[in-house]
Amino acid sequence: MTQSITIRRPDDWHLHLRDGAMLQGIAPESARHFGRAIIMPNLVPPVVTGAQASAYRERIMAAIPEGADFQPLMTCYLTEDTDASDLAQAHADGIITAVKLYPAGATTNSASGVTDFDKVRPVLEKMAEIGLPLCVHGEVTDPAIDIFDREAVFIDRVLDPIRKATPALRVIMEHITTKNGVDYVRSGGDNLAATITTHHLIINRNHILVGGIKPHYYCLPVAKREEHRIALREAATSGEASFFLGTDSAPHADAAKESACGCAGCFTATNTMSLLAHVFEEDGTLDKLEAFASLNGPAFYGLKPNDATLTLTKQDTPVEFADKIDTGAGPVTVFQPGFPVFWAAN
Ligand SMILES: NC(=O)N[C@@H](CC(=O)O)C(=O)O
Ligand SMILES: [Zn+2]
Ligand SMILES: [Zn+2]
Repeated sequence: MTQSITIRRPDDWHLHLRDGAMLQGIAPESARHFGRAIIMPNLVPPVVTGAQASAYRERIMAAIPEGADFQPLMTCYLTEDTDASDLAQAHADGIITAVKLYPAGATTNSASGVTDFDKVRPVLEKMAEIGLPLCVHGEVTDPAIDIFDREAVFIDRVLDPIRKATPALRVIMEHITTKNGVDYVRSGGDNLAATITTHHLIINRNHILVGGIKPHYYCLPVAKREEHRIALREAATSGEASFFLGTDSAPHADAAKESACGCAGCFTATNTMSLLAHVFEEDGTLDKLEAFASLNGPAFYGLKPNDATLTLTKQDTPVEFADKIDTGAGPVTVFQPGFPVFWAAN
């Protein structure tokens, strides 16, 4: 008997669409299965103002195939010079859905991020007052802190103090990679949630490093030990309201990944829903996939789930995905999980 599951059309609560030729090439990959996505603002230069977010939204809409059921939800990149009244106006006008905090230097294109967190306190207070959520890349940049500890230390040093100072601020810890992150979100009450990526449910740090370095598995925060992957799997498949899908699909042209100093980012937009069906089936939790991919995210953001649906069907033979997406900015390698996947999405 054919196994299949129909869920509300999913959303991606953390997505990099880039700009120009890369945007043109990869936007259709997300528009195929997802209804909405939170669009990360780490362009060069970053999307800082409401006007820039509005202009970027237009460029994205122009790259979405005709007739696709896809809505970009825009964000502004928080800097130490961000104007709180500009954000409030962009929020009131329906231009932005959230604001993104990057610690300066933590990840790809984060040089304009925040160094002194006290400097953004008035902006965070305004956001709390008007109900504008903060998405956080949760890693410290202190060179003395080991890269595998940077998320856990960020929670203690930066995130917890911010949340204690501004308890009404709604915060999404983006792409959590540790049991520490899972535990912190569980203890954080209704104003705290986390996105979890597809790839962090599948790989641990051995996948990156054992048997030769695998640049296409390198992303930030970097995948951790197996015990952390297990904790993320358990959180994602639990159905709990505070955990939802943010793929962090982050395309870089192959030349920039397969390099002596390779960029961070895994590109999963193409096969995420098939991979998630595999993961949730493996854990005996297919009935929780809709909560993770389609219900918990909109609920946290105060939005309705999508009306449309997506059906995932288990096939007798493995689904064949493109190895690469050809873009005008060069080929982008699609994340390969390292095992056959039988779930087709349509
Ligand atoms: N996740 C990554 O490894 N890379 C992201 C940035 C980010 O989300 O931190 C990118 O923009 O390439
Ligand atoms: Zn990030
Ligand atoms: Zn990201």
